[in-house]
Amino acid sequence: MTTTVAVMGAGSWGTAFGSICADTGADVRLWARRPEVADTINAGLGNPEYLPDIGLNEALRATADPDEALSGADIVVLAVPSHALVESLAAWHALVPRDAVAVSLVKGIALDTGRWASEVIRDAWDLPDGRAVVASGPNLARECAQRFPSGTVVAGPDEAVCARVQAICHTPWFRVYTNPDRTGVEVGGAVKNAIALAAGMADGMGYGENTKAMLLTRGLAEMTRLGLALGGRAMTFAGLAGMGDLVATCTSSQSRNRHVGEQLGRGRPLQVIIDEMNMVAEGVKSSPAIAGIARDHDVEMPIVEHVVRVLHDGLDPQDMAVALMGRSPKSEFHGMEEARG
Ligand SMILES: NC(=O)C1=CN([C@@H]2O[C@H](COP(=O)(O)OP(=O)(O)OC[C@H]3O[C@@H](n4cnc5c(N)ncnc54)[C@H](OP(=O)(O)O)[C@@H]3O)[C@@H](O)[C@H]2O)C=CC1
Ligand SMILES: O=C(CO)COP(=O)(O)O
Repeated sequence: MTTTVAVMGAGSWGTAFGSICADTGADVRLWARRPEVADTINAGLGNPEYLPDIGLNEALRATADPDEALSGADIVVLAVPSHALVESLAAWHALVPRDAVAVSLVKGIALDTGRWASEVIRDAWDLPDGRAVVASGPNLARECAQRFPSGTVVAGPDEAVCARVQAICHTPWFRVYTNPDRTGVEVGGAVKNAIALAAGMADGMGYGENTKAMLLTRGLAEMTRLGLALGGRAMTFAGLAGMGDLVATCTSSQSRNRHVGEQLGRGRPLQVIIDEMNMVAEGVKSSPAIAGIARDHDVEMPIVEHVVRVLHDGLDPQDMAVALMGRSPKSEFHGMEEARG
């Protein structure tokens, strides 16, 4: 039987993910906030604003009517930025079929609540815990839409539900793995954005590959410490949603978070950089929330803390580098054994 999938959000990743699901033969309805975006997709012209010059699966249907998108959906995919999640969930609650599975593509924290997206979705829609899953990995939307070989992780506590979601997005060019560690996967997706901001700053200041490698690896240590403290599994951070996404995001010229960091590293003001962009860089808003959660759990995240100070307290990226390098010497896996409890 054909699975009906509603993808709520027609930005770069929602559109690319919807096209991937259509590649598996699923019946996909993509919800776009603006009717003209839906019309352009339905006319076979793709989504030029977010994925210029990319052809989408022609079976992908778009609509600006949330009722039309959600009606009869077996699986509902949330692909709006984290700052819009709470209000969107509330607006769509009455339209969501009772037995639907929800999949979060959101790599951030619902800012209104300071909670992870899967928890917010589960509670807003009164779902059993196992029916709120997340999909996350090194998935630069443009490359996935181009059908370049990529991999992702579908994570949730109910293996059968994860397998259902895997079935609607696993293709010969998009490999989907399952993982029971939803917390770890969600921590990975959010923290890598903050680290990508730092990696971009290093690029913008003209530092080299050693600096990038150190930031990425010490960023992984911060992600792992926080994830373990919140109940995640160590292996998750060595996987696609941890190390994999850190590598993709910290090194790619396509990453919005790395781009913002690079511009900050060149001395440009944050608001000017953001005003020039038509897409979301989740780390700008979620970094303070991540730092807050870390403090609440006594987890040290010096890179994330300094990123927050650059973004929101006017710290100069050059001074961030001096401050991070000037910290007292440590053992490499400091804080990880303790975090595991
Ligand atoms: N892009 C990527 O490569 C990847 C992104 N992600 C994650 O996916 C999530 C979605 O990001 P992405 O697709 O990249 O975002 P984009 O910035 O590309 O697009 C944002 C989308 O959300 C819509 N939107 C913006 N504000 C609101 C609002 N208040 N209410 C409803 N809809 C709104 C936009 O509509 P409009 O066009 O009308 O403004 C647009 O369709 C993020 O959490 C991101 O981190 C995960 C993996 C890869
Ligand atoms: O999550 C992503 C790649 O996996 C996209 O990263 P950016 O949001 O920084 O573009």
